[in-house]
Amino acid sequence: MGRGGGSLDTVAMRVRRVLLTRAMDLRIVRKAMGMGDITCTCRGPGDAFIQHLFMLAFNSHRNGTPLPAACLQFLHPQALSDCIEDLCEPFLGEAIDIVTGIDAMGFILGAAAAAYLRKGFLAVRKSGHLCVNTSSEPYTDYTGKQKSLEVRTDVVKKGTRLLIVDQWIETGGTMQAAIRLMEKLGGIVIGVAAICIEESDGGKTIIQKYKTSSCIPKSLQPKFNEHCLASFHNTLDNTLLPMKANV
Ligand SMILES: O=P(O)(O)OC[C@H]1O[C@H](OP(=O)(O)OP(=O)(O)O)[C@H](O)[C@@H]1O
Ligand SMILES: Nc1ncnc2[nH]cnc12
Repeated sequence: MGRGGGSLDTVAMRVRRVLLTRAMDLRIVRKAMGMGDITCTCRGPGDAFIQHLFMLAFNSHRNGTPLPAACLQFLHPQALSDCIEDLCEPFLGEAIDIVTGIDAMGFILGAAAAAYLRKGFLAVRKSGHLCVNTSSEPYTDYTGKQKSLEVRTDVVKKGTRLLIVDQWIETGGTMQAAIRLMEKLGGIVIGVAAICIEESDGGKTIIQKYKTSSCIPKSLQPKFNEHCLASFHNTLDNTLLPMKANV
């Protein structure tokens, strides 16, 4: 990849170098990513993560369809903690025994959410990794491939109250499999949290049946549902977000 190219590794390394050596300022991060300057003018309650959405990086590993990845937010200490705040805040008053995260990106958010809520963390893995007794659940996700999730059988008991965390819900196949797995073991799903819950049939079913949290403001949800994400940073204006982009 040449200079100024879009390799995620290259961008992430640039951002990381900047973050480590200079003040933690969003304008600096955006410049380091070659995305111009940005000024955050205000921030409302429950909107912690909005100011970091521009850091969703696009990669084209799905036949050219942009798939946003939250890796850059995870590199930024304020973005990560704002993300976790948005995901956990709605559940602060709920009695939760364990936070569960789905392999692989859900491990990062799930473990951070567990620490935020001062709970333990249970990993739900893609099949084939655990060397203890497991229960498994087949599913199909946005790739159309048949997959299977797996969890150890000795943690979730009848009545265990769970918050399930993943990075993203697109068709809902993965999250619905995790829910089935937990409920099969007797668990009670108190809530479902993901950076984005697309309003697909599966996503809507989850939203209707369970208490959910996400980081996407209502006004931007249609863009995420329609995967109009390549143009996403052009939408960062005063009509949609409490910030002004000088790009
Ligand atoms: O709603 P669905 O259509 O089921 O898709 C959502 C799942 O896909 C993504 O993970 P992916 O399997 O790509 O892997 P990763 O977490 O390892 O990046 C995402 O983080 C969810 O787990
Ligand atoms: N990280 C992600 N971003 C967008 N769509 C997805 N579908 C599954 N994972 C996704």
